[in-house]
Amino acid sequence: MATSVPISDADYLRILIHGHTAFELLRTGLEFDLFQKLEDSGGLDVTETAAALGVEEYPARVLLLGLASLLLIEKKDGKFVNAPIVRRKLLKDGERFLGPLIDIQDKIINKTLVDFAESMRQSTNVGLRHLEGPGDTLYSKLTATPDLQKVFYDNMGDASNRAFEQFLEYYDFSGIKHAIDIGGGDGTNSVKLAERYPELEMTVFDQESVTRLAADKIEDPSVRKRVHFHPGDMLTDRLPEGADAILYFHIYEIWSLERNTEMLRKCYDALPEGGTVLVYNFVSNDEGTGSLSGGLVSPYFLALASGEGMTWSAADMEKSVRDAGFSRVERFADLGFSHALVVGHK
Ligand SMILES: C[S@@+](CC[C@H](N)C(=O)[O-])C[C@H]1O[C@@H](n2cnc3c(N)ncnc32)[C@H](O)[C@@H]1O
Repeated sequence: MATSVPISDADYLRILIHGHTAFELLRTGLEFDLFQKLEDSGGLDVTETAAALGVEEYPARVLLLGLASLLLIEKKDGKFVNAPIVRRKLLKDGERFLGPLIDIQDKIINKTLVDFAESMRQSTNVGLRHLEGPGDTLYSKLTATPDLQKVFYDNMGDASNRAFEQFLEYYDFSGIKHAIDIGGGDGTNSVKLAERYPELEMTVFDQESVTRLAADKIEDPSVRKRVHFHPGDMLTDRLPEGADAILYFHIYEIWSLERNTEMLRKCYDALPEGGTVLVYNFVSNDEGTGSLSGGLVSPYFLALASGEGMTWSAADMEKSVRDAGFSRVERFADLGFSHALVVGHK
């Protein structure tokens, strides 16, 4: 259950200004497994913390002071213990462990966002210069660095998992025979759909090195038979034929509105009469004032991922689907996790 922390507007601003330090305090606490050690022991003082972390008392005291000032730990009967939010989100067996998100911020995003202002001036992803590899998007660069690619997909899988569970409960797929999952990533979503619908065929369309990653993961032989992989470039290659539905999940946020409309037109052309496109994405509100997570993730798309995307709104998604030619369009907004689903019927 969510709890709130008392914080003045001056302290809120202070955390933003010292954001880098606040992030490093939190990440270092995780690196030293401090939160788990506090939990397992029922609380530690400075001397015990130093021994548990294998460091001297002075640095242990710096870390404990910082984390306590950020209200992530608190002192009870002379010992430091975890605050409720740490138990929920910073312990591996907590309600929702945020380790993969902290990892991608640390290893991929933070060092590139120093180029946010320059990316604004040039209206492109200048931050990409910090990464090795081919191409002009984060996705193609990651193909050259498997360790970073894993960090990316660990977070992507984790983030889309919960949003996908919600989609599965919400949308009935039983009328669909074969769906293409454009930018289907490591295949997590396609596999789950194939498990839920035993007749359904799925085709994951993604970059070659990514589809390889996905193919390796399927264990169930019936699912393995029905989940196909089609390596290709969604921007330049033709879509595979023969499907009656196309999933466009967490792809809309990557590209510009114009490019999305163009790609959805390609989906329209690849579908038979009566076919369906499903655009499912994290969205901002139509006023452009939130959510907080939408506001915080959008600079990543400008400065790094593609140089042209952001957390667009459900209204933007609906307009693109209509402009692509779909005659009947349904919008399901206000879903959980700030997601919206727009369904276009040909
Ligand atoms: C944000 S992830 C979305 C993954 C998945 N659809 C989900 O909802 O979890 C974007 C995916 O698009 C793929 N992608 C990006 N650019 C691509 C391109 N030009 N051609 C094919 N796939 C691409 C990436 O490899 C990545 O797997």
